[in-house]
Amino acid sequence: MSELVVRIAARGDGVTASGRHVPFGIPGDAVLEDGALAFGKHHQHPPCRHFPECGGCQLQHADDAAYRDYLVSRVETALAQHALETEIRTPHLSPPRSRRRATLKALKLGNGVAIGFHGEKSHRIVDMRECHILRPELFALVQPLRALLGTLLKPKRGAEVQMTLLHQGIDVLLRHVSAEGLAAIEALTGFAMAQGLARLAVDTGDGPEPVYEPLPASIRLSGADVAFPPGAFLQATEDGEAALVDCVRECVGEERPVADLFAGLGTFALATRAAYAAEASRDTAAALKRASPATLVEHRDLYRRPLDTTELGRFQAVILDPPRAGAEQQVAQLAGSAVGRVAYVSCNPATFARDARLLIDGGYALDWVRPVGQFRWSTHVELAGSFSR
Ligand SMILES: C[S@@+](CC[C@H](N)C(=O)[O-])C[C@H]1O[C@@H](n2cnc3c(N)ncnc32)[C@H](O)[C@@H]1O
Repeated sequence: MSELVVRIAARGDGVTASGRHVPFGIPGDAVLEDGALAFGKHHQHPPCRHFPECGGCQLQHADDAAYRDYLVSRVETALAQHALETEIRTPHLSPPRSRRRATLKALKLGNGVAIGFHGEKSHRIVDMRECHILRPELFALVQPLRALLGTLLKPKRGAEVQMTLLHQGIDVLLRHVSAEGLAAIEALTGFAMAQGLARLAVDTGDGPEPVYEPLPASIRLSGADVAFPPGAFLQATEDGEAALVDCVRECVGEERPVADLFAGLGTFALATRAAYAAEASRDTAAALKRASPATLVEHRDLYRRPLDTTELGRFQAVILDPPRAGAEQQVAQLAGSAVGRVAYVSCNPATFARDARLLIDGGYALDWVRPVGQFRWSTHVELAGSFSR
């Protein structure tokens, strides 16, 4: 008797109705008696030669319909753990080759430099010869980076390469690379000029130091030019950012004034003309302040010092976009506030569901959630949720 795969588990395995985990199983695939998989109509040929060794993608064998269903089920499962249900909208899916930021690992070996993502469940670097998720401009830098790091790294030494596509071009931040000595500086600036980079910065442990930046590096957010500090946060794809902004705008509606918490460079503050924004990174908060003089921007750690109910009382709507740990302390204050709308953007369905439970216990309704697949083919799920009272 064969068994059908009915869902994909959080970590990417297929799961049958009897609960059996099947590596690389996609709903519709059949597990035959000898354990082999008979592919169903949603099982696609993985486009990249590095799949499944590369840890950048776990689900290239799922077609778009199966991948969308997976994103929905991740959100449903997380909500169900807190006895919550809501309308889950059709997920937004970023197209292939749209990722505009990535952090790659590099290692100098006997025969050259390996650069790529870590392997799936391993620390081995998968030397990237093609990539179906990175923007072509970022991938085009991989081979020149091999040559540069070949001259800068000592044998068996590793480095990290953070690349972000900005308004002026690519911003590269190299970690664990020494910029000591004339030869190293010349190699770095020569590379940056030859590649037409927006900026090249090096971090040897004391924070990023730009070694090349012909014009101030910036990003355009909702039409505003915002200075981009080296290593700052940016939504992973441009279309993903637009989808999240649409969700936030819909949730907030005409309600004003708005507060944007965990504001970063102001992706949502600028889109909603927020009256107030809070952000823990000093450089990031300063950049937003310069770009949006009408917004009161506070450099503030919201884990240690969340806005209390009195402070929240000044706003009709609040936007939250915390790191993976969620925003439990801030949400506990919101639950006791009179704020009418809460737009919650999350990169972790589990902490989102935990925080949603607190808001609902405080009298909010969770009106809808939209998953956003910015990290196409990965098990990483982003979402926007709309709460009202
Ligand atoms: C997921 S990013 C979102 C940024 C922004 N909303 C955007 O979409 O570009 C989370 C932001 O929260 C900031 N952050 C992290 N911990 C924080 C804390 N304890 N208090 C305030 N902000 C924090 C980070 O620096 C980062 O800018």
